[in-house]
Amino acid sequence: MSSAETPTPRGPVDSSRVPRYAGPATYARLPRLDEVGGKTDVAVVGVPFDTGVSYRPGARFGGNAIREASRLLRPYNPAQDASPFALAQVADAGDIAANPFNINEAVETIEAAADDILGSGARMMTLGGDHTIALPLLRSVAKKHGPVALLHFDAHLDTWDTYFGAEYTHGTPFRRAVEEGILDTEALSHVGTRGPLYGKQDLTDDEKMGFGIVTSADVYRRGADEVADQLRQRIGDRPLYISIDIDCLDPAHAPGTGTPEAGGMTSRELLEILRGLSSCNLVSADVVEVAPAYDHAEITAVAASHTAYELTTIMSRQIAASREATTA
Ligand SMILES: N=C(N)NCCCC(=O)O
Ligand SMILES: [Zn+2]
Ligand SMILES: [Zn+2]
Repeated sequence: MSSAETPTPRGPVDSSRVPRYAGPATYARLPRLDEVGGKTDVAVVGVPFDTGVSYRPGARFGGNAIREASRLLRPYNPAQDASPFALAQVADAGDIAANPFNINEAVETIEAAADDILGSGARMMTLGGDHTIALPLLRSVAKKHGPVALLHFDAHLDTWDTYFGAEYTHGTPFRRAVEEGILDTEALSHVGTRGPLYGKQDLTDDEKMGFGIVTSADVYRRGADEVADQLRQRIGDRPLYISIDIDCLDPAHAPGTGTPEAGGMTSRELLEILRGLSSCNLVSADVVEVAPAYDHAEITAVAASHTAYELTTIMSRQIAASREATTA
């Protein structure tokens, strides 16, 4: 598309004219999808689903908590020197209505909805929901791009086999994804891993699937820049999916989550690692496991809203750069 045909993106509500706390919350006060003619470059999508959790429920309310906490985001991101909502159209596409009483049906619904969104040419910035939802999202992404590189920020491996005989849970999405061949096993990384496991075999199994691990202690010892450099080298120019379980952060930085583990990353470390990945080919991403009932003063929801902001900034920069490359 030539630049003459590219419409100017419609940005957030102007907070110097309409107080930021007024009106219903969309992500970052961006327009709804229907307000931009049903077409967008990046679709922010909620998935209010938490039937897959093994401990505290409540992540079904995460997406809306992140939207509420995102009212204070501003349009220019100095850390990536970009105005993400001016470089590309970013819009709030509302929620996917997933059946809370039938996990298998919910997984199908989420995949079909993602097919529609990705089929329209948009990249997805999904707000969970529990981590179960990463599987149908990855299935849909792989239909479009083939097996993708995965960067998984989490206290947990989420490569366990089954819980109570159930295949689709928040502790199992990435084992299913590897089994289904939808991940590029040359470029799989967990970041922020820590805490007790069921046995050493968990790590052996995970390694066999192809995952490399950067623990939260590694991040602390080596620092965000070095970790980002190493991840960037592993990912190269492969299509990349980033899945961020907010429990990758220490409970001090993210108390509002279902399976908290001590000794996690700071929100500063997470944001800095993401900024270090700004040149990666990020095709879609999710931020999951925000459970507002356990949150205090929106600590977790604010961290999640800023996390999604860095991710949408990476996507918008790339959309703008590839547009420029095709019109040059
Ligand atoms: N994906 C998250 N947040 N947690 C997985 C924990 C699974 C377990 O209870 O062993
Ligand atoms: Zn987790
Ligand atoms: Zn997880």
